Amino acid sequence: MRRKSDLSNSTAGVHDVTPDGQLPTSTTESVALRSAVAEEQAFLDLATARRDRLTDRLQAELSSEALDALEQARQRMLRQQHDELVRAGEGLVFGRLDGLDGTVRHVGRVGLRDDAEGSEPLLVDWRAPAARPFYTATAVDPQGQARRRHIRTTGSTVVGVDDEPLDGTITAELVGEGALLAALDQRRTGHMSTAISTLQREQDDIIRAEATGPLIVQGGPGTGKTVVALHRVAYLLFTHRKMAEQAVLVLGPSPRFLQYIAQVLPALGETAVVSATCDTLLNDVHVGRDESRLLAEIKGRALWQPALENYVASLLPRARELKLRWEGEFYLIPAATVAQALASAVQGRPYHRARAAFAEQLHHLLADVVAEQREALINEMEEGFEDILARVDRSMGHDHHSTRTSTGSDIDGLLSDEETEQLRRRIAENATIARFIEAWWPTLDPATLLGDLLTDRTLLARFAPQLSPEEITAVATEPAPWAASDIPLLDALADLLGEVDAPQPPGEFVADRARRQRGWVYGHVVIDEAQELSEMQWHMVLRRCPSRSITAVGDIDQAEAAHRHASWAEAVRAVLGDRWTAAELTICYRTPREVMDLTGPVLKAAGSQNAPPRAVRSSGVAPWELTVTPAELAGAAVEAVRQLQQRWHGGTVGVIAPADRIAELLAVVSDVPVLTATQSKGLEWDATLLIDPQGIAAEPRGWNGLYVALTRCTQELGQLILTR
Ligand SMILES: Nc1ncnc2c1ncn2[C@@H]1O[C@H](COP(=O)(O)OP(=O)(O)OP(=O)(O)O)[C@@H](O)[C@H]1O
Repeated sequence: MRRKSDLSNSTAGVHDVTPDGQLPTSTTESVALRSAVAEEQAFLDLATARRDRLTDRLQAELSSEALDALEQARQRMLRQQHDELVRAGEGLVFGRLDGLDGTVRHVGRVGLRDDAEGSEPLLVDWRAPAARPFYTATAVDPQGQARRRHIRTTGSTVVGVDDEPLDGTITAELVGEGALLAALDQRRTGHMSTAISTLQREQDDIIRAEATGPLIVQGGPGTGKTVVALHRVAYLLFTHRKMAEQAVLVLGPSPRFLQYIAQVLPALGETAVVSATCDTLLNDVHVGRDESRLLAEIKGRALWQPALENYVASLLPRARELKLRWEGEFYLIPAATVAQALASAVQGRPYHRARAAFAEQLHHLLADVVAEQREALINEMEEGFEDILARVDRSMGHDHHSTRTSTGSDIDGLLSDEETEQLRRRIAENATIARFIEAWWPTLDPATLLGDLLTDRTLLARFAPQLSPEEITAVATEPAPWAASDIPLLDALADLLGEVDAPQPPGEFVADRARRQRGWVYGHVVIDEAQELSEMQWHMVLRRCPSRSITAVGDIDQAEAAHRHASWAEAVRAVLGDRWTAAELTICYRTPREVMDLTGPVLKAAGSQNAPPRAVRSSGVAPWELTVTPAELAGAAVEAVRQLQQRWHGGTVGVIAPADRIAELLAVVSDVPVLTATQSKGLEWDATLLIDPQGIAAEPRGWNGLYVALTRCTQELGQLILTR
């Protein structure tokens, strides 16, 4: 029998094969189990055969000669369906719901229909509404279900089933406890895996929540925030097909973290996703240096948004009389007319877009002025000519009006509409006019502009008057390459300036197109470790998702960034106001109780009023400490890593140390990651070796960092304490 969780008072049927792969024999339970496993094996075989047939059919369609004729969108859809079916091989079927009315529904990685058209689905997709009771039905609210069954498989073999009656005989806080604990106990591979078969009620509620506005999910370490965020993406893309056309942006804290989660969404069949960190969102800008916490905090403040808006507005040309040369003649556009055109061109448009709108108006204005002057000139010439004619006529005794026939624009000087349009077009294509506009309203680039602003104290004082003289000096004396806090400022400027008419090449996949275009508007944005975002980084997110369909997950108690806020309300007030919804995750799935017990005092020392989340399980391994001198540290670390690797063979080990010890440790420990507390955010290993915890606590926001570091292991925690 499997170990029970610390939260459970359930006696749900948990059935398993013995370690040698045999079913237990002789008890009544084993007979029932054998029959349940055999039944589910038969269903799995049926579903697998159906999946194989569908995969083959799609493969044939995709590789047939008819492929060329298939329009691109259909091709993409078929390919996606095909890939999703191929990936669904492992864990195809993982659940079953037996309704009070006798209906049986199997839940799986993808939806499958029977061959007969219009028949009930053979397998219900985990994201479909019909699968919901699998995650949320309880004895109190059974949602029409009599029993929930978790089916555990290895490859194409059913190895166990866990049954939960929903008739009130059992009250369990966890859903599918046996399967959940089995998943949590597994050795870690260094890559996050999907959790569709064991999602818990509070997680499912968030995954399926409305996506119409910002949703902020607070959860302590290991409560499944990342799990929820990624499964929510898969759910939303499945449920709102339109979202897939716009793609979803997933923002994580570090490239290492993105690597760690990289396999989850493809495994769930989702490709319309772009993942990035705030530092890598701009394709052509790279962070070139670390920066002080002081500067990171100053430049993360929301004040920069209006400061940059005013800065760019100050660069717009001022209205004045414009003197334009056209075909050897000078023409004047009066200042009042220019002012009017300028005002209508600017209204809410980015700088370069406003220029394009103004240029279009100017072409019209110039064409009109040229046409008017030409008309006036011809009229003048005509009047002079008529005087002469009249004199000649009089001397000859003729009435000149009766002898002249005047038709068409050539005679009265008026240009037809078509001629005026031709003239406008020639003006619009004229290089001299284009040069004139460029000189008066120059093309600007964000990097030069930001460089100019940040190094000029006068400009800083003018546009960011909230900064103190000391803060202005700190900003103005920063060295050259861009730091992380410059990225949101560059992004804000790029947005205020707008593109200079560069058409983007089409791409096959929506994610490729989205990745290439800075101004891409995403259908949804997911932010992990959102507590680390500065106000300016939040602005960066909103720019990419004006609909505010955003899910932000994080733990305010793990915040280490310089701009750390004490609450979510404080963290997002400047950007979201109070227009956001809160949700909470309360159970820790990762870290065993033995380790979580150590975190209370650390959290308190970090200044938090909160309690750590409740651990769902114990690992049975007591955390240990070893005190060493600085001279012994390297050797002790090597030995501790060796022992942990041996104990957790086939799993993973990670080392976390103060920033100033990393280089020394990397010189001796080479085959496991050696990271600072900040770098370890979001990651986990079977065993963690913490080096010099006091050293970590002494770093800026060090107690928060230590809280992060302590909670990275799934099984064992070892600490090397330094004598000082
Ligand atoms: N319902 C679940 N079923 C199986 N495993 C789960 C479930 N929920 C969480 N886990 C596992 O628990 C661990 C922690 O989850 P996750 O990384 O999402 O937590 P987190 O809240 O983002 O943690 P942190 O903030 O500390 O980085 C992971 O190994 C994850 O796979």
